[in-house]
Amino acid sequence: MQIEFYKYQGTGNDFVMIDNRQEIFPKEDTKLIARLCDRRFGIGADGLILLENDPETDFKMVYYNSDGNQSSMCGNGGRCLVAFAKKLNVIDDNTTFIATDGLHHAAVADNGIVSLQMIDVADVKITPEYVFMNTGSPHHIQLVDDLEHYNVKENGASIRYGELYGKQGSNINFVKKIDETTFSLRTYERGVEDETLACGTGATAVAIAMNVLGETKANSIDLNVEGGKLVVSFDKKDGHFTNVFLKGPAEFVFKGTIEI
Ligand SMILES: N[C@@H](CCC[C@H](N)C(=O)O)C(=O)O
Repeated sequence: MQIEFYKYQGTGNDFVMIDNRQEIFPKEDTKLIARLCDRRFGIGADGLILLENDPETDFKMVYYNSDGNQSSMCGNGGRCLVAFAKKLNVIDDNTTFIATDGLHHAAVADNGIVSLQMIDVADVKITPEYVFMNTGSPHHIQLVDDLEHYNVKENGASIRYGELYGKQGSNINFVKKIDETTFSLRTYERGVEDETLACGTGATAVAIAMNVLGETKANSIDLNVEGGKLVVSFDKKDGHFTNVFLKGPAEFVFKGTIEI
């Protein structure tokens, strides 16, 4: 069978998008999803996302990591899916959709920048070495010296598979402060099992962590990721983070058909 796919990327975090409103895609076929995401034997991507019908919202997001397993929320994938929904004329410029972590509101600006509301965050674990929180996906955040030369893959894998996070694992973010409102980060992604060029839930977690640690007082934070720039903004009251928005580019790359 041939299926049509669309390739998108948001700050270099790239995704295979499939319109599954007719329920044609074999969603339980983990090996197939891993093959479609494979950069040598398939299309190549950090993840695969199905756009499906939802009775109460504009559409449903079903996200798989490049290892073929369905996973928790993907912030950049969510932003790219909004751009894809607009391309398919499923939505106009504003939308509400459902994902694994609940409802998301999003807006597409005239310049193609997609702003996505993320879940509220109240539980933040702070230790002298690291911060941990769930922003739709689990994130470990730690400040490091010399981020440019840091071995993200080796150190990320050792924390992800170490005793802290057990079988479930976590995404691992390494951070450097640039100035009062700007931070650089590099992320080891669970399910990709490598560094990716960007991670949206990771950027969100880093912005909140830097505020909680007192590294910034700002509530709109610029994040330099390997594949570009993201902005995270929020409201904070009594340690609760609400109106959390992840903003950045979400771009169509190419479309094609593939035999599955
Ligand atoms: N790239 C994503 C995160 C995707 C989920 C993650 N790999 C996991 O399984 O926890 C993002 O942009 O948030």
